[in-house]
Amino acid sequence: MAEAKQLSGAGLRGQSAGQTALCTVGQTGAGLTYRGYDVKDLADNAQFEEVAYLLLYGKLPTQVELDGYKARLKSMRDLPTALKTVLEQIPADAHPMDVMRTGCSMLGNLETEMDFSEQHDKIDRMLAVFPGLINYWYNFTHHGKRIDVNTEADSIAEQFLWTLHGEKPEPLHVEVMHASLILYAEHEFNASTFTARVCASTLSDIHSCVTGAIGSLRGPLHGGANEAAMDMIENWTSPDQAEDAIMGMLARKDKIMGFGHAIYRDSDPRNAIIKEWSKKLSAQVGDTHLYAVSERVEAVMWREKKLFCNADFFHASAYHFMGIPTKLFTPIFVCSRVAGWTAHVMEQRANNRIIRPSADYTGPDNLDWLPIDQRA
Ligand SMILES: CC(=O)SCCNC(=O)CCNC(=O)[C@H](O)C(C)(C)COP(=O)(O)OP(=O)(O)OC[C@H]1O[C@@H](n2cnc3c(N)ncnc32)[C@H](O)[C@@H]1OP(=O)(O)O
Ligand SMILES: O=C([O-])CC(=O)C(=O)O
Repeated sequence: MAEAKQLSGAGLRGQSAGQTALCTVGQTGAGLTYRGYDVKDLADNAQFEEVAYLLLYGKLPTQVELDGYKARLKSMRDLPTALKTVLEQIPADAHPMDVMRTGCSMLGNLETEMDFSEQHDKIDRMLAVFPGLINYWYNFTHHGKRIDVNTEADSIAEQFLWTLHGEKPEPLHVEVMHASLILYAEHEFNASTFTARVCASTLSDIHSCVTGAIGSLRGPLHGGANEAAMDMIENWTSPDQAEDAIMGMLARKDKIMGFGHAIYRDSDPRNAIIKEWSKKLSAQVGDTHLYAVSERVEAVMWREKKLFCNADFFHASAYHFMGIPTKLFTPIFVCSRVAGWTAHVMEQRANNRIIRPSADYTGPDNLDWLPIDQRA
């Protein structure tokens, strides 16, 4: 059994910042569990809604509960007119994560959480509405189309692809999306979830917690890495070309996006799962080089640096093979992680103390006051 990574130093690494019953990350060096279930079992067998239910309601649903939950989410998909109006004002060259952030915040203005007893309703609404929200903006600004988000899609996975492409997606793609959403759903005290918990600890509302978390996820050191990985690998048309380029980047000490992890030591358990899906999709679309390029980058990074792919790296090619524009990669992460974020918000609220650490002061002391006309 692999050992857990030795953690210390800056970035609060290795320090416990609270308790959670939702998730373990890297306890045996590589494992990931949601409420005690191995993520591989969940990704291989479950639909995303089952996992969201597990995180948010504390147990796996029965068939009746799952059917009811999916029907409830389906009934909550519509976009308020005022939200559509706001989305239509956001320019086409805006970053879609900024659109998600504004969309979530606007929803909070229109459907404010007045009391914590409303938290489940507000959370389910965000889960239901986010795929249509981003794809409404995308289709309006990129194709001049006002899409109807009230599709016949059976799931959030299907809803994302349907509202993006304007037609019922093929079953393989829906299956991949379920797995992808499950893999991204929850990850203990990562930066965006911690952001949500800090916000929750002030007893703020749920939309503020999620809006802040979206901002944290946007960065390339966190969720934005899937887009950054795609921007990188699409430059290369052969594995040899990729290897040369990676060697050059490593020599220049560039960060290679989609590699490394703050907690895992030897591997990220999500990688093998999404990599397998990427391979299947590569064969399905008749890809000539992108999967091979990705595999070579993985091999070179391990050979040269003992750095492994995190969840983001093979998500890049997998999403690309499904015809998803690169700039929508990180918003898909939002559509999934909103389950984890909000489960953490509820957990924080249930046993709250305001999160307020201390700092080691490194500035000057005992300075004398200088009137403004004497300052240099
Ligand atoms: C879903 C997710 O959010 S997963 C993370 C997505 N982010 C990325 O893929 C961005 C690229 N990766 C990284 O920047 C980092 O690996 C992080 C942010 C994920 C983790 O950061 P840390 O915990 O500080 O990494 P760690 O302590 O393991 O780094 C050890 C060394 O490896 C280097 N390293 C880590 N990742 C990379 C990388 N992707 N490329 C090149 N070098 C790297 C670090 O610079 C560090 O070198 P140093 O000791 O000379 O400074
Ligand atoms: O845990 C982390 O630091 C980042 C990560 O992989 C995630 O949030 O999925």
